[in-house]
Amino acid sequence: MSKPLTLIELDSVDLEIDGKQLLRGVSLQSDAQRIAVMGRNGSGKTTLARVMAGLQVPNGGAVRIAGVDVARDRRGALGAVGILFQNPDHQIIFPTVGEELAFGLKQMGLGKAEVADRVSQTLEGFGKASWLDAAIHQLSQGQKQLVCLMAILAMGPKVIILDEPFAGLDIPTSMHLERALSKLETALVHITHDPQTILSYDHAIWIEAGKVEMQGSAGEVASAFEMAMRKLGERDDFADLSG
Ligand SMILES: Nc1ncnc2c1ncn2[C@@H]1O[C@H](COP(=O)(O)OP(=O)(O)OP(=O)(O)O)[C@@H](O)[C@H]1O
Repeated sequence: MSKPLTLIELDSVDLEIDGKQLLRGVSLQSDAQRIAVMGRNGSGKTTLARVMAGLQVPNGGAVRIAGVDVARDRRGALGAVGILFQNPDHQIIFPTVGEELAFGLKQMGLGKAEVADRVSQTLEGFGKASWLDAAIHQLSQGQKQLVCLMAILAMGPKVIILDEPFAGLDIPTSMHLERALSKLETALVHITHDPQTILSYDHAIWIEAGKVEMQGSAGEVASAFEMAMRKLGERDDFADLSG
């Protein structure tokens, strides 16, 4: 019998850009449904997220999401992993909601009819069928973030990476988005500075200067991270800023 696929597999991932070592030997093997990635500013969280999504090819090591080598198999990666960034304006490229949702599906090589079906099913799933021809520039930031999430979900990924998507949203909008995400059966990898938001997660990883400082249960990692950050914060010194 063949071995079941591990959902997220990072094996000694190294990344160097312009002589700067951004990731060093990062490994993670997990089937967890909710994974947190914590770390201070400039520690390499977004870089790691981009590598996991296949947007950045590592110099060493391997990344497989649901068995797909995301750096080499770009079409396969679209159906395996999606990434939601902090600013939806950096993600959206089309003028209407329908076109934005259709784009990734076309990239996956789906035919016209299937693209149209998946777009309408996704919109209906969120009670937003009326948004099909809506102009994206007229939507609020929270609504744009929902468009980005729907565009990812339409592709049916096994893993969604959240790179601080709540940072620009007000409290009610964050709560709406959080509710939408909490209902998903898709595995989530959530990058956050806030240890309190991830206490119920299955696994956490703490990145420091591009390396794994600690990983394990969310409660243990969150409290060690918070304690270390408070210690650093109590120092009246900007000289030690990472990055
Ligand atoms: N394309 C790039 N070329 C060179 N350096 C980069 C590149 N992308 C990121 N860096 C550097 O890599 C380091 C890690 O950046 P990254 O954005 O991954 O950190 P982060 O943990 O997500 O930070 P923050 O919490 O502030 O968003 C920083 O020093 C950054 O300047």
